[in-house]
Amino acid sequence: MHELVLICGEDDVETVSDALMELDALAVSVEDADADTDAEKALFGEPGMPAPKGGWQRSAVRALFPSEADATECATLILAQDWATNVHVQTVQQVPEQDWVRLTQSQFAPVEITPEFWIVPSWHEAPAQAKKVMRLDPGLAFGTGTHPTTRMCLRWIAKHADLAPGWDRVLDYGCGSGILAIGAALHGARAIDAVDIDPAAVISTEANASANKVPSIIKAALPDAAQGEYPLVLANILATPLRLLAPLLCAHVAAGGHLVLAGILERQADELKEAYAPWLKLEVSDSEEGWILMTAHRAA
Ligand SMILES: C[S@@+](CC[C@H](N)C(=O)[O-])C[C@H]1O[C@@H](n2cnc3c(N)ncnc32)[C@H](O)[C@@H]1O
Repeated sequence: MHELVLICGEDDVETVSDALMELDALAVSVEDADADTDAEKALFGEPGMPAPKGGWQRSAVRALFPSEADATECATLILAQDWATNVHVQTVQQVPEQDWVRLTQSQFAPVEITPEFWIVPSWHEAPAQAKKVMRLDPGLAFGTGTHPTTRMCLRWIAKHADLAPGWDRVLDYGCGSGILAIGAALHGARAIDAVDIDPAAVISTEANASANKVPSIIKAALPDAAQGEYPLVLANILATPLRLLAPLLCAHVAAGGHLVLAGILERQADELKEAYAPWLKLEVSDSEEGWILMTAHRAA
């Protein structure tokens, strides 16, 4: 295998990446060309949202080719394009054959939610102390347990498992991989509506519910399937959609029920409290890495 590394500005990254794929690169990836130098600039974005800035100042676009001749020919063709005046070749070098599957898998380790409750990829042994284990592999939909917002929701479910006898219906609004729905099912919820605007999330939730042997408890569907009142409503989305969804989500919380919201940054606490105030009193009940969990209880 040979790797061609091209350096370009953020405006050219997409064109360069597309051109490399057109020219039969086996794989293309983009990195910060200034990583670990004084010129490095951080990009911050909320989960599921694009980063505020399109890309790094200087990107290293890496493309894999079967041979050195293929990589060199591709570089020559790209540099000959009229749009490529600011594109430079950094290297064409041999790279060792890798076990790509093993490399990807090694990046996803078991995640501890509480000492007894773990999220474990299918290729890992569950830790000895884990009494409850959710099997979940990275897929197209958000939610592998590695993000603080997901972890806080799961921790809330685990800590409130004594309420599960009352969870005859649970709503997971914005279910992604179905991770919260499965978490609720593993802690004793008896029927869960897991809904998402993304059809890929619905498919992913169905597959993950089956892998965790709870397919009969979880009904995955588009948001219209959320009907009536639920003793537990979970929504890990983002502050802006959560603000807009306030009347809808509050209407789904049964008397005596709980609302659990995540995807909110610390500085967004007040605007969320205000948005929900006509219906429910939100409080901050957990925080991790700048993200907060906000919850409310409707009087019985
Ligand atoms: C941050 S992910 C959370 C996934 C999972 N529940 C978790 O906790 O890891 C947010 C999910 O909400 C979905 N979503 C965003 N806006 C939505 C809306 N207005 N209605 C329903 N789902 C929405 C997205 O498609 C995405 O799957």
